[in-house]
Amino acid sequence: MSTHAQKIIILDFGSQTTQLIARRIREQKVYSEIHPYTLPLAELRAMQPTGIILSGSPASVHDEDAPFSDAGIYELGVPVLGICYGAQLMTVQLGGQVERADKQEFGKARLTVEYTGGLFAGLEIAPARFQVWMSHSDRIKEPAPGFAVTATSPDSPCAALRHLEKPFVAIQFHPEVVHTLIGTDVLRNFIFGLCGCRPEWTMQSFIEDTVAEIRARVGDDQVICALSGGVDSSVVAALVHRAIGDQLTCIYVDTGLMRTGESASVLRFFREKTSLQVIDVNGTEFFLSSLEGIADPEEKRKRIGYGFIEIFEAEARKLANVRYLAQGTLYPDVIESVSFRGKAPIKSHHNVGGLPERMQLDLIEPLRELFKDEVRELGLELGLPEEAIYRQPFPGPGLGIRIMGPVTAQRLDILRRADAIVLEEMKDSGWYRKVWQSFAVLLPIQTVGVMGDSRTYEHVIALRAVDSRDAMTADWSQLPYELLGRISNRIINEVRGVNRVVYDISSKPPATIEWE
Ligand SMILES: Nc1ncnc2c1ncn2[C@@H]1O[C@H](COP(=O)(O)OP(=O)(O)OP(=O)(O)O)[C@@H](O)[C@H]1O
Ligand SMILES: O=c1[nH]c(=O)c2[nH+]cn([C@@H]3O[C@H](COP(=O)(O)O)[C@@H](O)[C@H]3O)c2[nH]1
Ligand SMILES: NC(=O)CC[C@H](N)C(=O)O
Ligand SMILES: [Mg+2]
Repeated sequence: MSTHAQKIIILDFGSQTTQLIARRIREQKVYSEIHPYTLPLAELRAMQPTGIILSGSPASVHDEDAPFSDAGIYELGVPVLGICYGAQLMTVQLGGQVERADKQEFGKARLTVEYTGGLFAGLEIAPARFQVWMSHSDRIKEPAPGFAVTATSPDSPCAALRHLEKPFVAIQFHPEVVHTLIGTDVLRNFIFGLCGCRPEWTMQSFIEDTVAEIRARVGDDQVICALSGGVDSSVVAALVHRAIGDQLTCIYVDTGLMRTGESASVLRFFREKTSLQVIDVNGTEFFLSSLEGIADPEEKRKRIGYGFIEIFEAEARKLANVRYLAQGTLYPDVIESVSFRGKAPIKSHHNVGGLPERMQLDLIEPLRELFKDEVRELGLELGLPEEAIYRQPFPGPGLGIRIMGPVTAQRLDILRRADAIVLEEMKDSGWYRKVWQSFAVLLPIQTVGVMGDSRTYEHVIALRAVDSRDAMTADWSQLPYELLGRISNRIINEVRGVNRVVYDISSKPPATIEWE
């Protein structure tokens, strides 16, 4: 379906760093997409990949249910790079042997390169030693027929391999992580050297390709776009509008879980500053009644996700010929929501894992492969104003997943007031744009305090502020004490029902950014 002229397809076997491979490649201006290793061969062929990468995996090729991709990929006439598990898989599929290593390698290792062409072209001086990053307990014992060893490490005699006639290469180390100092060179040698890609993928070409793709797919049908006022959906709306103009209608839902003044300001912005057609739906009662008494985070997420779709489908029926729903789904939304081979998903993002199984509308999700910083770049390229681009992310389930325990109108009111203070102080102090997100969370407990010489027994607000590049990992922000003090002071004084404020100093992992 994709029309990107040249592309590297990454087959994902469940490695934690798969997404980094894609972004390292896109940083080299070559388009790259990740697909599950189960992608049928016919679909892979139809995508006309310029190169294929097999990712790492927590699995071993010797596991009873080891994830194996179709061995037909080696018949496509396309270069293939195996990374870690991918290298072991390629070895086994093509007739070599993999064994459990005596010594595992985790972390830094010295790589001795014995061949200066292929993946190691341009690295000069052979044999040369380089720092790479390893994470494995199996190793390649016997290369598959036709392969030669191109590098070794103290514990991996076959740390890199190349096929002598075909464009197949395999490496035991991870070129996608920053600790592999030659990682970028190795990936560049694969995509430019072996695959013959040209560095032509830019945000401008992404826009052109995506616009053409949407136009071809939609034809004369109508599209609705779920528009929240956030960065992702604003960019999607702008892209789809560029493709099909008036065939697009945007729908903003006030879930009743929005922040103070949010709905009014979002609607004002789109109606006054853009030529998008925006319908607004008040779903407050609908969502609050469906959440009544619900405390389980996944249950809340699912109910909100289904609620959104119910509303979109009802609105679609009121308009004629609507076949598609466009959404601002990004890669991190997808990765957390899907389960890898039976493991429970981390959490169901309302727009992915929280979708009902049977949907009447087909999805248009042009940002599904991208990360937030890439989307921001895209938004600037599309001419969206900075105030829309540099907004902090706000999750679709909104304050619903920042109130621990059941959501009630009274708790929403407390959280809204606290959140407004956080936002105001972050903006006034110039910290709003320095952090990834900053917000208040309402805890389901009460604590004892003393106000005006009287005992109080009231709610606790937790502050959360994190630094992140793509929401996949995050660290708590080192906000100045003075700012924290001011926020705490104002919340306790101004928000009735709160007598204590705490600051969350957990990173992701092991915590997540949102509390539910
Ligand atoms: N209140 C809403 N009304 C309509 N659509 C919504 C609403 N909230 C979320 N969505 C849809 O769900 C998608 C995912 O939400 P998400 O919060 O990840 O993205 P966003 O709101 O567009 O951007 P940001 O991450 O900056 O908040 C949105 O892109 C949008 O399509
Ligand atoms: O639109 C959304 N729908 C959701 O269901 C959802 N859950 C989390 N988030 C946002 O995703 C990023 C990562 O959040 P977590 O570390 O909590 O998983 C953070 O930026 C969160 O705000 C969501 N966004
Ligand atoms: N990081 C990986 O891909 C590891 C592959 C395999 N699980 C091993 O331990 O060798
Ligand atoms: Mg949002």
